Amino acid sequence: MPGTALANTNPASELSAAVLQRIFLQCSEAVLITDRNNCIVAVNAAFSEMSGYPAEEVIGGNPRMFASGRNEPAFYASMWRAINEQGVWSGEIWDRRKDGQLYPIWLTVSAVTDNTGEVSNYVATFTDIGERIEATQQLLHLAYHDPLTLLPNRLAFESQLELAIRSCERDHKQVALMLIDLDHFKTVNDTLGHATGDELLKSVAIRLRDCVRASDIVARLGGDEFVVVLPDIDSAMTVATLAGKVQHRLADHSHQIGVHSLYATPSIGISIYPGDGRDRETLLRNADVAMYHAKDRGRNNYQFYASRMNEAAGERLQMENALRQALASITPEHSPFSLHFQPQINVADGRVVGLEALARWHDPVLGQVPPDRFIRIAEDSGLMQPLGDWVFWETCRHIRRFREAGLSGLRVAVNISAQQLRHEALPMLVRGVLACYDLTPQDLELEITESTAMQNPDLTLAILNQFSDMGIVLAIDDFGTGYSSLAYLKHLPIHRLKLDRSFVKDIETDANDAAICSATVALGHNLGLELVAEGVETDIQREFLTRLGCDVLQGFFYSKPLPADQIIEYLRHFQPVTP
Ligand SMILES: Nc1nc2c(ncn2[C@@H]2O[C@H](COP(=O)(O)O[C@H]3[C@@H](O)[C@H](n4cnc5c(=O)[nH]c(N)nc54)O[C@@H]3COP(=O)(O)O)[C@@H](O)[C@H]2O)c(=O)[nH]1
Repeated sequence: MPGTALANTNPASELSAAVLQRIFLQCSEAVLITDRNNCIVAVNAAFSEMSGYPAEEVIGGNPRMFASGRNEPAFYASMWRAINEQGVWSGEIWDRRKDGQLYPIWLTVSAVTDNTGEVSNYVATFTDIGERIEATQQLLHLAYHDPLTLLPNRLAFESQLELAIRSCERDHKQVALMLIDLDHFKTVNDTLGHATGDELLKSVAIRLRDCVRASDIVARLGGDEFVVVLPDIDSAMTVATLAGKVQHRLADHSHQIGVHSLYATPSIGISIYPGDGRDRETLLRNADVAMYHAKDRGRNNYQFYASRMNEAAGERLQMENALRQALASITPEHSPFSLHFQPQINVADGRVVGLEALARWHDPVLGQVPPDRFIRIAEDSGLMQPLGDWVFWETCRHIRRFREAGLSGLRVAVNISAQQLRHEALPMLVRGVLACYDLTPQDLELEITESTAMQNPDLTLAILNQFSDMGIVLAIDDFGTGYSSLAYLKHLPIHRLKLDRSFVKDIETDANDAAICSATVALGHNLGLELVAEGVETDIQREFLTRLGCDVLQGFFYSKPLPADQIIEYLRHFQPVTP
C-alpha cells in the first residue's frame, strides 16, 4: 500500500502540516473541505479553476451554492443518507460554475471522524466529466446512427422496433413496418458516382422524415433501404395512406443534386404486427417479401404482406434460376429464346412500314413464359444485358433474312431496357452488329419506355444522341404511363411516340381515354414527332385513331406478333388497308 511505504520511510507523524497543505493545494483533483456543519473551510486551486470561484468567495459558505437545480431534493437526501450511514458516497452530479454554466462532475464525499468517532469534517473530491460524457455520447450516437443521413441505423431500428412491439403487445395494439427500397438506385451510383448517390440518399432521408410524425421511427438499414415504423396504428387504411404519401413525396418532384435532377421512386413492402409476425425478424422478413412483390409489380408502388407471397417469392427464384440457365445454354444452333414480329401499318397508304421484334422464351419445365414476366426478372437480376444483346443479334440476323426473302423497306424496332441503357458501350455494340449483317442504321428502330427515359437523364441523353447521330429512329414506348417530364423529353432526340395500349383499349367507351389519345397526338405532332398507336384490336379503334391523326397503327387487328417464318408469309400476302 502506498500509505505503508510512505509510513516506512517517512512516518506519518513526521508529515508536517506544511507538506499536507502542499499536497492538498497541488492535488490535480478539485478538493473541498467542510466542517461538521457543512460549512466550507478549505478549497484547493483545482477547485477554483474548475468552478471559477476563488477560495475567499466560498469559504464560510455552504456547498449548496453550487447546486445546478438539475438534481432533485430526493437525490441529495439519498446522498447524505449514504454519507452518514457508510461514511462515503460517489456518483455523477451536476454543478453550476460561477459564470452560471452547468457541468457534470464525478463527486466523492467522505465523512472524516475525530478521535472520539464523531464527524469532524466532510471532504469532497471531484473531477469534471463533461468531456468524457460528450465523448461517450458521440460514441453512442455513432453506434446508433447512420453517419450519412443522420437517421437511426439498423441497430437503433431493431431496438426501437422491439420496444414498439413490446408496448403494443401490452396494450393490444398494432405496429406497422414499412420497408422502402429506392428503384434503380444502383444506376445513379454506377453512372453518376457515389458522391451523387450519397446526396440523393440524404435528400430522400429528409423527405421521408418530413412525411411522418415525430413519434414514428425512420431509419436507414443500409444502401438504399429505409424503414419506417408506425407504432400504434388504428387500421391498415392509415398505413396505406401514409405509404401513398411517402411514394408521392419521394417521386412527385425531382431531387436537385448538383447539376442533376434525379427522380427517386420507392418500392414499399408493409407488414403489420401482430398479424404478419409477432417478432422483429418475422416482421422484417415479411416486409421484405412484400417489398419484392412491389418491385415485381412494376416498382413505384406499395404492397401489404400476404402469406401467399412467400410462395410467389419461391416461384420467382425458380424462374430466375431457369432464366440464368437458359441464357447460359444459348449456342449458335440452339436457343430457348426466339423472336416474334408484329407489323406496324402506315395509316396514309395502309402498307406495312415496320415490325416490332418481341422476345419469347420457352422453358422445358415452366413452359412458355410471358415476356412481361421474364423481362422484369431479367431486369431485376442483372440478366437483361445478355438477353438484350441476344435480341439485337437475332433481330439483325432476321432483318438480313427478310431482305434475302425479298422483303424490303421494313424497319424493325427493338425494345431497349433500362439496364442496357446504362452501358456506354451500347452504341458500339449496335454499330458492330449492324456491320456484321451488312445493315444500315435506317434498318433499325430502338424503343425505350417513358420510365426508362426518365431514369438516368444525362447518360440516356448522351447514348440516345449517339444513336440519333448514327441515323437510327428512336421511339418512346408506352407513352402516357410513366412519370415523365415533358421539359426533359423534349430534349431527347426522339422521332416517335408510341401511345400506350391501355389508352387505346377503351377509346370508344371512355371519354377520358379518348381525350388522352387526342391530346397525345396533338402534343406529339406539335413536337414534330410521329404518332404510333399500340394495341389496336378493332376496326372502330382503327377508325377512331385514324381520325385523331395517328400516323402508324399496331395491334391484333392487323396481326398478333408472329414467328419469323409466319411474318414472312404474312407480309407476302398482306393487302394494304386504306382508311
Ligand atoms: N426490353 C425488352 N422488352 C421486351 C422484349 N420483348 C418483349 N418485351 C416487352 O415485354 C412486354 C410484353 O411483350 P409481349 O407480351 O410481347 O406483348 C407485346 C404485344 O404482344 C402486345 N400487343 C400488341 N398488340 C396488342 C393488342 O392489340 N392487344 C393486346 N392485348 N396486346 C397487344 O403488346 C406488347 C408490345 O408492347 P410494346 O413493347 O410496349 O410495344 C412488352 O412491354 C414488351 O415491350 C425485348 O426483347 N426486350
